[in-house]
Amino acid sequence: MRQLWNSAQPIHSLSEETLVPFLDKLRLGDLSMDTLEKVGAKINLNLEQLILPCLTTKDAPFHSIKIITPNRNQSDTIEPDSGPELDEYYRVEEKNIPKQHPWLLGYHLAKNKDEVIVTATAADTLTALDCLAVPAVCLPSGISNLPLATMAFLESFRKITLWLGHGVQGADCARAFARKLGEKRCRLIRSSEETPSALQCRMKGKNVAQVLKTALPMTHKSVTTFSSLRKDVYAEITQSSTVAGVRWRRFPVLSDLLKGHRRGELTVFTGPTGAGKTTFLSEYSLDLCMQDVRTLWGSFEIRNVRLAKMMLQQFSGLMLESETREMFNVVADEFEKLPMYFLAFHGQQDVTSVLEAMSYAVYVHDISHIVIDNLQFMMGTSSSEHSSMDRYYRQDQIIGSFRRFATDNNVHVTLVIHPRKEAMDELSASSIFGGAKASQEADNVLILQDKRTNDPTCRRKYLEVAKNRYAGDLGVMPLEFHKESLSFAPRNKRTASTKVAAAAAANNNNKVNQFTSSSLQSGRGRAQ
Ligand SMILES: Nc1ncnc2c1ncn2[C@@H]1O[C@H](COP(=O)(O)OP(=O)(O)OP(=O)(O)O)[C@@H](O)[C@H]1O
Repeated sequence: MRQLWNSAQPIHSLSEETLVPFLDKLRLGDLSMDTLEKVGAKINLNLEQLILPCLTTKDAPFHSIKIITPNRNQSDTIEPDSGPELDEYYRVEEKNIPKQHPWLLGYHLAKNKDEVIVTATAADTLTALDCLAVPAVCLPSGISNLPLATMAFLESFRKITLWLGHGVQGADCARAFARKLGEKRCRLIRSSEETPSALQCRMKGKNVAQVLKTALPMTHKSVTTFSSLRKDVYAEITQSSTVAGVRWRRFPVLSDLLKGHRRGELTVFTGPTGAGKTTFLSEYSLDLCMQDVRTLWGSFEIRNVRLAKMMLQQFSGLMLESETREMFNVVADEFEKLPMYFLAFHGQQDVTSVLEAMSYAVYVHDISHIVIDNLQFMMGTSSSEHSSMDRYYRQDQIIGSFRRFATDNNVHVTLVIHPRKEAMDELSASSIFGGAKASQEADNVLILQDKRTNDPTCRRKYLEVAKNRYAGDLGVMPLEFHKESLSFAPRNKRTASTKVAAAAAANNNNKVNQFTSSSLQSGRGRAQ
């Protein structure tokens, strides 16, 4: 970082003729020199980098920088907010050095002020600083998460305007961040076509100060009106693919049926004992996590070490027992970068402690998907004095609390519930243990079917979508189990991370041949 910084040139040392065409390439041609000087920017013309230090005070040493460059790697472009006409803008890349840090770009200008605008990109912060009297800062990890250490910097502001852009996803994150920061002091500029991010507003010729005035207080969570729903309704209509959520890469049939994995929903998952529920859910959640869906796993039945080992195998597609230590390290280094967290519970647990740990993880790690395997571990030990009615009532209460948790925290909860003992060979939504509450409360009901075939040594497994509140489509996804990689995905979708494959290649490990060319093309979607 220091080397990059020292080899860059200060803004004042460059002529306007040099500077303006360079800034134009970054879509920042309108920026004033004054703003660039204020943030302490430097430029490396050879590397085409605009370098921005994350300062806490004007003259203090800094520990991180943000770099804006023209993006030569199209797959890393930020997803457009709206309108193909702005595609050009996204051929710009922003990165952090170091990659993870808590510092806010622009903080030294906002410190001691009453009010601040929070943006998700450095370009938006620069634009806001250029156009507005209110100071602006840029989050270290964009909309991905809001680290606790960053929240400490935002503690002193009485009024915080969250202007994160990034469409529906950005609005969801802004609501989650506002809950953490205290809704009372937060206002939201809801990303839409009329009010995208600060930079896009400027590029569209909008008056950025006027857009700031459209910021609305975060409404009370129990009271709403159509006017506050209006933009969300419009987004549902116009941005259906974003609203539909994250699609599974390994399970295209599931994606086609459910349309995607959305925040705020409850999925109830069932299947016969030993059918492979945990194995399937491990891969189902891993697939999403590899696309940056921040995941918390509550495995009460199998130990976290075993679960993580299974995930590692599914992640790499390799049977790690027969691999070298070096290969384990390559895979583990990549796996460690995933936003995957585990609840350290095992065996019977009190539901209140589980919900408390879930709240903590949502707050601290910005979790958006929680897998609970399985609900029976919160029911207490079964004893003869508990009638089945008591147990049904208890289960309904627990399901109700997970349902509320998913809605209130805008988190997707996938909850495993065992079927009734007397359930037949083919299960249905009514075979789920307990009353009808589970299937009523769930947005999705997924059943791992394990059917006998004429050949007694062979069983046919498939995943049945028995309820689908969002899209309504019901159907089945055949499952093809691959023992080495513990994968249920179709052969051509059993993918390894691009980085694992590349690192393995660099290690000159002969197992690299196991990674097919298709797996090389399908690593993680968005960079962390
Ligand atoms: N389709 C399959 N074919 C053969 N073995 C499988 C298949 N799916 C999973 N397994 C293996 O069966 C064992 C049990 O799988 P898993 O723990 O995922 O089942 P489960 O349904 O979660 O079990 P439980 O009902 O006890 O919670 C594991 O060793 C797993 O590797």
